[in-house]
Amino acid sequence: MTAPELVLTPSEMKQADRDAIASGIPGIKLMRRAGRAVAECAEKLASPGAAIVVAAGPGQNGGDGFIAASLLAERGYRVTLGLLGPAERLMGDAAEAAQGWKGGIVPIEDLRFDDADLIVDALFGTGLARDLGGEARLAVERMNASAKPILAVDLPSGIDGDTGAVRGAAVRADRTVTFAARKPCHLLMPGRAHCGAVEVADIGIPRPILEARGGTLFANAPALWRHRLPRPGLTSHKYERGHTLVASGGATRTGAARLAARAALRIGSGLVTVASPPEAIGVNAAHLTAIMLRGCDGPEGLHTILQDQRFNALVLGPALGVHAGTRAMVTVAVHARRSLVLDADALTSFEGLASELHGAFSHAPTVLTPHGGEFTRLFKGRPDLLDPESKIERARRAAAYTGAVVLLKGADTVITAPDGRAAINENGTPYLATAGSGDTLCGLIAGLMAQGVPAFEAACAGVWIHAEAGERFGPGLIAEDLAELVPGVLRDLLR
Ligand SMILES: NC(=O)C1=CN([C@@H]2O[C@H](COP(=O)(O)OP(=O)(O)OC[C@H]3O[C@@H](n4cnc5c(N)ncnc54)[C@H](O)[C@@H]3O)[C@@H](O)[C@H]2O)[C@@H](O)CC1
Ligand SMILES: Nc1ncnc2c1ncn2[C@@H]1O[C@H](COP(=O)(O)OP(=O)(O)O)[C@@H](O)[C@H]1O
Ligand SMILES: [K+]
Repeated sequence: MTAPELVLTPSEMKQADRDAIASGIPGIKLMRRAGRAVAECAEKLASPGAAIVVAAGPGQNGGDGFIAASLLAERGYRVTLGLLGPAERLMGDAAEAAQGWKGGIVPIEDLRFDDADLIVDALFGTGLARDLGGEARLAVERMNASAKPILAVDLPSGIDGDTGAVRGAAVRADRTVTFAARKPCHLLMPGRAHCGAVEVADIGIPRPILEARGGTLFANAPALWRHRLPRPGLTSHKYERGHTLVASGGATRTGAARLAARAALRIGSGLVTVASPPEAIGVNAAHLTAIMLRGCDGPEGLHTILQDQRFNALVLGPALGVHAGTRAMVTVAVHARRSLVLDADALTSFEGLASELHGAFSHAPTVLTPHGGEFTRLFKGRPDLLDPESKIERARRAAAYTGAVVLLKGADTVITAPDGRAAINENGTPYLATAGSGDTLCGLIAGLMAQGVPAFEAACAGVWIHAEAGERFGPGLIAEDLAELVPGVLRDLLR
């Protein structure tokens, strides 16, 4: 089994770096390996003898740049190196790396990028401490304006390693070589878009050290949850595969529930029932075949249906309406202690009532699936949950606060569990931004939970499978297509 990909924050990486040094690997050795990895990548991007311009910063990122510059010059490239700040201010390993550089050092403001065949951006890495200004910012803007290929060392300078935010200005790289593990900025937007293709170079920090310092943040990929995917046994019957219940909106708002229901069925829930308000039974009946239908008159109706213990997973929210009735249905579901996915109107109905959700979901597996707007409405008046700059931190705090898995949607969907685990998704496509796509996602997650997949893994798998289906379809995708693409994605995963 492949191990899940660890993602380390800049401070975790610094600690891992220190642990590695304490375990007997000298810092300069780590830097040499990092610089060599950069040089090897540069060689793939520039033809022999090409002009390579290295922009080095005042810290260790600059040190990596010096090592790469020296190796590339030895290998016959025409290397020019510009430094931000005086060479005398370089410290520690970076100072040692600079001593190995036999070429001249140009002040950064005199460095010309327009003549380069390749630019190596070694200005700032994980040590960026404030917004770019002055010469640093000008250098970044000139690099971008040159339209030459850029190879970023560790991360594109100006990108915040923790949050992926642009701090004043940031390099737009074609390729990024990072070390030991990816950092959040390689997966979170807009950082991810600034990185180009990212390569992770092994610089000899052993995985146990990375696990000890990181170990809670992952890239969302099958390695994280494939082992949890349900495979029906030879003698399985449908009730062993779970029964998902999806609440429908009124007569003119029924499509969302059917999208979720179909997705739950496609991902393997043995049975799926739409719980419909009486006035919408006719519309729902006209559109459902394998999916069953039950009349459900508000919270009392839901309470009655849930007396049947076989309904083991629920979707509440899509097109249910923003009102107290929806809140009451959530309360009924929570008391029934079934696996639960809450989306859309089930979240918005709690606008300004975040305190009602404090610890509310700690008794049964629950997944909340807000997009950014829903998240802001849901936690209005809770700056502790809304203010952190990092999307991961916001989602983590919301999970700890509510006791639910929180799935904060977007191009860089983040999934967090109350125990602190977090995953960042990256296999989506902008074609997923289409009406009803989120409803389908709810159904996938509930369908997995109905089959016994734990909430965090169900959310992570649901997001990945949803995105993969969207990616496979591409242009013209509508929400109805997504569930139909799930079997192909599942077949590949279960192979
Ligand atoms: N952690 C590790 O395992 C390894 C790290 N290495 C490199 O070390 C880097 C981190 O090194 P550092 O911690 O020295 O940090 P950086 O080199 O990223 O930057 C820190 C330096 O930039 C200055 N600075 C920060 N923000 C600035 C701003 N907005 N404007 C002007 N100056 C600013 C700081 O005063 C400091 O001198 C990594 O990104 C990586 O490239 C590698 O050498 C290999 C090993
Ligand atoms: N640019 C994008 N790249 C990747 N995925 C995206 C992008 N925009 C939206 N998505 C995904 O599409 C889905 C949209 O969900 P949502 O906003 O709830 O839509 P709806 O309410 O119409 O169903 C989410 O899973 C979200 O992560
Ligand atoms: K950099």
